Amino acid sequence: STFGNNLKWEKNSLTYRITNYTPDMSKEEVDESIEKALQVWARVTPLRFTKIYSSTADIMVSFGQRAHGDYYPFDGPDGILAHAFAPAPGIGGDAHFDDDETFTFRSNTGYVLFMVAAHEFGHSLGLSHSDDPGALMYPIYSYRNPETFVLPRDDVRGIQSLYG
Ligand SMILES: O=C1CC=C(NS(=O)(=O)c2ccc(-c3ccccc3)cc2)CC1=O
Ligand SMILES: [Ca+2]
Ligand SMILES: [Zn+2]
Ligand SMILES: [Zn+2]
Repeated sequence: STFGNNLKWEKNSLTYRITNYTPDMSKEEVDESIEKALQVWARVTPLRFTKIYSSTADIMVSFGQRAHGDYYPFDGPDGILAHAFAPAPGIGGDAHFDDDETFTFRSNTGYVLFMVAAHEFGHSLGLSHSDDPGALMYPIYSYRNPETFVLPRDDVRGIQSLYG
């Protein structure tokens, strides 16, 4: 499937760029949520992420509504929250967030951007969904405190099978 077909990046140094922002949170809160979500994966792999502010990054991060430039239009409030593309040139690795959702920084009302982004970046790195309900890559959103979040063992096993 588009959201995870065991492709992987053939390099450990990846770039990312946040191309636009949601009005739900401050710019700083979005920056921090995205950075921390990438660190979740960097901590257990040789992967390193560098933020760039112009031209094309490996992982382009954007917020959009309904039709937003690819063949996977979003669906308004609820339903699909975001999607990301498996490692590949061009749109590969990119993560899109449905701006008809309410994303939050820390509170558990609305979807915590850090959590959704950490899940989506799993796809950006080549992971598919897990059937372990405790896994980050489980297909159902669950709130976990970003301050104390530790990547579950199933996800560590998955990412290290690609980039160990
Ligand atoms: O592979 C897919 C296709 C379907 C998706 N559904 S979603 O946007 O509603 C979604 C569901 C759960 C999450 C999630 C799961 C675990 C932790 C955090 C978020 C993120 C997005 C999103 C997704 O990543
Ligand atoms: Ca939606
Ligand atoms: Zn998209
Ligand atoms: Zn997913």
